[in-house]
Amino acid sequence: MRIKAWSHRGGAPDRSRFPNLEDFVLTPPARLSAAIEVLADIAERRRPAADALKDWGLAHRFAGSGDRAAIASLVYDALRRRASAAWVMGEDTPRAVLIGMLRLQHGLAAPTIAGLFSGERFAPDPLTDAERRAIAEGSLTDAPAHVAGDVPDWILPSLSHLFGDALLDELRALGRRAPLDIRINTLKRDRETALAGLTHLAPEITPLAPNGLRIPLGEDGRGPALHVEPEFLDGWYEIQDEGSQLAGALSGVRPGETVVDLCAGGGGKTLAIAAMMQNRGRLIATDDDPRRLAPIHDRLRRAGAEAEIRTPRGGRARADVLGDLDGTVDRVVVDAPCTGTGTWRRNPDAKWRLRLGSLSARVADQAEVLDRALRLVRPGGRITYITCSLLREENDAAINGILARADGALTILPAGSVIADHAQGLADSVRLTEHGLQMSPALTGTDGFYVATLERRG
Ligand SMILES: C[S@@+](CC[C@H](N)C(=O)[O-])C[C@H]1O[C@@H](n2cnc3c(N)ncnc32)[C@H](O)[C@@H]1O
Repeated sequence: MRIKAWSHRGGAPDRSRFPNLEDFVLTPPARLSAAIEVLADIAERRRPAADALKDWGLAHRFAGSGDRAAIASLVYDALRRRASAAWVMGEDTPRAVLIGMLRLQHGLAAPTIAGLFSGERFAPDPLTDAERRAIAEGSLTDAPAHVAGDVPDWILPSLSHLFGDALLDELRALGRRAPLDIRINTLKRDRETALAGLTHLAPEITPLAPNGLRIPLGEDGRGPALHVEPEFLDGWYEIQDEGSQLAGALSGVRPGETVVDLCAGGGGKTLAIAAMMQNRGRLIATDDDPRRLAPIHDRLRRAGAEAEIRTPRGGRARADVLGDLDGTVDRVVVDAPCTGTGTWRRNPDAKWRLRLGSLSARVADQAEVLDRALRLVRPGGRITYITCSLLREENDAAINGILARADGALTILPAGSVIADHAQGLADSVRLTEHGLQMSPALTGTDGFYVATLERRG
């Protein structure tokens, strides 16, 4: 069903005559119809949720930002609970998944859902008898773990290996909405000053990261538009998950060092590292993909942060932009390309698009970047290997690979001592693995970052 009209007296308004557009918000049932339409588009065309939502917005320009945010929240919540909602409803159509999600994730009872699915005007069709029965009686008691935990079945063995008895609690936490965290840029403000200057956002101090603040979200799970806030534009802070902040802190970089950020992307870690270095020393940032590096220049400028950006040029035949640094670098930060399984709270559609083939491709990329880091690091220098993945294949197994290939040139620094030196807040809550540490939504309340530290023998 396409939404063509308004909750306000029928036809579409002439916006210039109605400055108060709040009068024209879609009704909750109309938003549900829109969410079903977007979910169908995602399923039929196998496309990312963000693209489908954007297209819906373009095709329904009358919808205001509040409508679009609410529809996006419904869509993302439905994707978070896709498998369990379908199980409870006994079918996996977009409509069934949305209804099941309203019951499981939003805790709505059958009469409330029936009131929304009234079939009137722009509301979805009324509930069938089978749907009413499923809402009232459907249960996850007999559901297999991958269904109850809303993850693809093939990934379960790797997650079970990591989480053991805590598997279901962890998967449930991975299915909830993520908080909105910012990292205060200590090149401009300390956390206390920033806290006092940002009271209009009602921030709270993050439990673990030393420079983090958490901004409360609205009912629909959306936060304020921080990127237009004057303090943001003035470089006081960056939006960064607490886990990502902690991963940066665990690199333990110090002012005066020579540091390479090998997979800098848009620069999230680069900015954090520049602040840790207090702009003293040499920070070189690069990425295999020049397009990903593009935003870094503006971000550095806004933050008052200094880094040398080396952009690869010349397509496949391009030269190594770091050749002059081989064997000289104090710290190499490898924020490796990965499946992103640790960020499924934020990107719930990514979990249903992940294939075994893309895991294999990321594992190959990880070996490549670790090999490059090994050539860069000086004797006595360190490599900090970071992923936002929960999969052993991309974490401890990648470290086993580089240890073997380095043939005795690298040793592992025990994660416990790295935590004690650089992120004491993590000591009581984080999971230690064979070679590193693993954060997770249930245990540390963060995205699922993995960090391991390697040292080159002198
Ligand atoms: C996890 S993202 C980096 C995120 C970024 N550090 C941040 O904090 O915003 C991983 C990056 O690795 C890059 N990458 C993939 N293969 C690479 C390679 N062989 N060498 C360098 N970078 C690579 C990708 O382009 C991607 O930008």
